[in-house]
Amino acid sequence: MKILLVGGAGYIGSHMLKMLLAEGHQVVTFDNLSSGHREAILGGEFIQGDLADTVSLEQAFKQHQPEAVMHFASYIQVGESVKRPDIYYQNNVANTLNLLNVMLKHDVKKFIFSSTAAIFGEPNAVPIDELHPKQPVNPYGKSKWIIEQVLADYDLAFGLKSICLRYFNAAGADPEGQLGERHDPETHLIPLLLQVASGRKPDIHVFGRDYDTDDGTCVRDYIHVVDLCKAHLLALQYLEKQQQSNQFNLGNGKGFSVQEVINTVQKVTGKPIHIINSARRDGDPARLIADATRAQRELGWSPNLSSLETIVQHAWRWEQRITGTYP
Ligand SMILES: NC(=O)c1ccc[n+]([C@@H]2O[C@H](COP(=O)([O-])OP(=O)(O)OC[C@H]3O[C@@H](n4cnc5c(N)ncnc54)[C@H](O)[C@@H]3O)[C@@H](O)[C@H]2O)c1
Ligand SMILES: O=c1ccn([C@@H]2O[C@H](COP(=O)(O)OP(=O)(O)O[C@H]3O[C@H](CO)[C@H](O)[C@H](O)[C@H]3O)[C@@H](O)[C@H]2O)c(=O)[nH]1
Repeated sequence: MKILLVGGAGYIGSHMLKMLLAEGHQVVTFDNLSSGHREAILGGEFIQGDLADTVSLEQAFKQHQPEAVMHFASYIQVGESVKRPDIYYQNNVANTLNLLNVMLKHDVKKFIFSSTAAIFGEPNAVPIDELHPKQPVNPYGKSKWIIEQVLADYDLAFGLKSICLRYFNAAGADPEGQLGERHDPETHLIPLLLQVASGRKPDIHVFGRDYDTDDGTCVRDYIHVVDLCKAHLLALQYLEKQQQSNQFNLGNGKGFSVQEVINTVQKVTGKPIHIINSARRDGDPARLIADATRAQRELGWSPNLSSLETIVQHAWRWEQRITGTYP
């Protein structure tokens, strides 16, 4: 298939590109490199363009005539979204509308959207299935939930078929060591811990030890980036065969506390991690765990790299590569 991969220079998008190329798809990456990296684009064609620029988007559709679009481009930091809702709604909502409207103009009606567990807000109970109420508590989560609702309306009105994939905590790196997470600033727990292990950072702040969990630290469902990308391939097949829209929660269904992640990082790297106990971070739910039964049943998806140790090993190899310390 010919696929337009929007945000393909970023962390998850670049792993997706590698997998799509390996599966024999033709891929055009569209990315403004605001947080992505040119060298993470391992093949296919590349257009450096911004979703705000409809002329450049139009040109991409005219020239390449994609059959489907995968949309990874957005701003992703929860805390920043609270301080700058303007730029979050602009990039995650308005710019996504640009993309959808250009798709309609070119009669492209298959869309895969990177959504998030943040649409559920503070969960009523875990594990969280697709029917759990959507009550996002920050502009980041709200921006994604707005687009999910737009997509439902675009299906009804225009027959645009979409799959919303709600990732829990994306983690890990390319098992072959070519790609990994490289956000600037980095805010995610596992890469930050590995920066401490490699000596790039002196310590890690643990945000809260007074949560109602076994050891008092927050529990998250860490899902390997390669397993997430596999779900996208299955979602493409689903759109082709079923020709209907759907939404899937993607996680391992198993939660690890911040302290358990720290212990695993110490075990995998053999390095001590200096901890500073800090106050809770605003808007962090105590527990986020996915119920991915629907993805298993309807997409035939099951994660293969679900062990936290494997996730940390792959991310550690990447940290060693970028710091030039990989043996
Ligand atoms: N990383 C996670 O744990 C996680 C969890 C849930 C959902 N998601 C979603 O997955 C998607 C990918 O996340 P990521 O961690 O790879 O982020 P990322 O920042 O690494 O990648 C986003 C990419 O989009 C590009 N981009 C942003 N705005 C753009 C614009 N206006 N025009 C063109 N390109 C633009 C950036 O340059 C970057 O390459 C995001 O939509 C995010 O909300 C991520
Ligand atoms: O320096 C740090 C960084 C994180 N944490 C803790 O580690 C856990 C994981 O935090 P991350 O920042 O790695 O991930 P989040 O759970 O906050 O958020 C991620 O998953 C969400 C969905 O669950 C959203 O999609 C969001 O974009 C994505 O970054 C949280 O309890 C957080 O408080 C720390 O203690 N110290």
